[in-house]
Amino acid sequence: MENEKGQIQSAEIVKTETGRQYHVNLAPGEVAPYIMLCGDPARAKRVSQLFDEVELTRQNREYISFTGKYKNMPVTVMGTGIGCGNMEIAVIELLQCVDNPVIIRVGSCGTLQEDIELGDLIITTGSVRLENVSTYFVPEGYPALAHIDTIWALQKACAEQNFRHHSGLTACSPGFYGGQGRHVPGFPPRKPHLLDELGKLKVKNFEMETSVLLTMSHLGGARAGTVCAAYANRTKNTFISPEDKDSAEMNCILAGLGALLELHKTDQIRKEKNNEQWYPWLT
Ligand SMILES: O=P(O)(O)O[C@H]1O[C@H](CO)[C@@H](O)[C@H]1O
Ligand SMILES: O=c1cc[nH]c(=O)[nH]1
Repeated sequence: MENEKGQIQSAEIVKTETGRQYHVNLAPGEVAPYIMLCGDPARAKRVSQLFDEVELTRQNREYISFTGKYKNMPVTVMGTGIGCGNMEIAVIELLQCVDNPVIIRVGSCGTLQEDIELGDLIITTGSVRLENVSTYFVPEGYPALAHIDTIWALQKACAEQNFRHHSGLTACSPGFYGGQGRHVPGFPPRKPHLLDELGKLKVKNFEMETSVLLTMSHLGGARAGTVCAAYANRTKNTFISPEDKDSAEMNCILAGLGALLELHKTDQIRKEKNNEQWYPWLT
């Protein structure tokens, strides 16, 4: 069906009357190939304040994005809001605007391991798909893996900046309360042993978007990874203080930006050498 401007309207890939993606309000040419995602829109703004320059700002609903340069790297940061439904929309619509980007999620989480301190960073190597959004694209048993480039780059960025960090499995939950086995009076979780069970299975943390980010990115040709700051320690029933939260968030942002810079450099070397199989960790 054509609208008054002669544009074809589709109910499959929905666009605004200005030709932008329906929810994220962005079009091809408006998204950089190095992307940072975070749940909290205020965090996206905080990231953009570290940029050398911001060329484009867009907002629609909870999706806010800033595109510009960070240390000469073209970068977009987007706040996605909370949850897997939001992440599904973010990844699909971003991938209508840019081909084969690197996407790093910079988030917060609750840790399931006693030895992980509040404020420590956790780099996801793979994600337990507790949610069901990804099941509409891939079958049960299909792995949600972080791209090896992002794991390596995040580990390097954390090590170089002396951030206490851990690498391992992340459980991606469909909720903050029941989905993470929280006991709130009046709302007993149906899976009260989830925390113990996943902890014994050596899962490091709970958050709410990563398995969708990783599966959808894998399908769509993006290299994706996640780093989260531990705001809660669920085994000790502790939660981070506001001051520590502020510095943990900044460390997480700097780890994510450092990793994106590292991958920007890696991609340039691969291009110069015309060799996609040049691995920085082998040099
Ligand atoms: O801090 P963000 O990136 O929002 O991440 C975590 O925090 C939110 C819950 O408080 C969820 O989105 C969870 O994944
Ligand atoms: O416990 C927590 C803390 C932050 N984000 C989560 O998803 N869970």
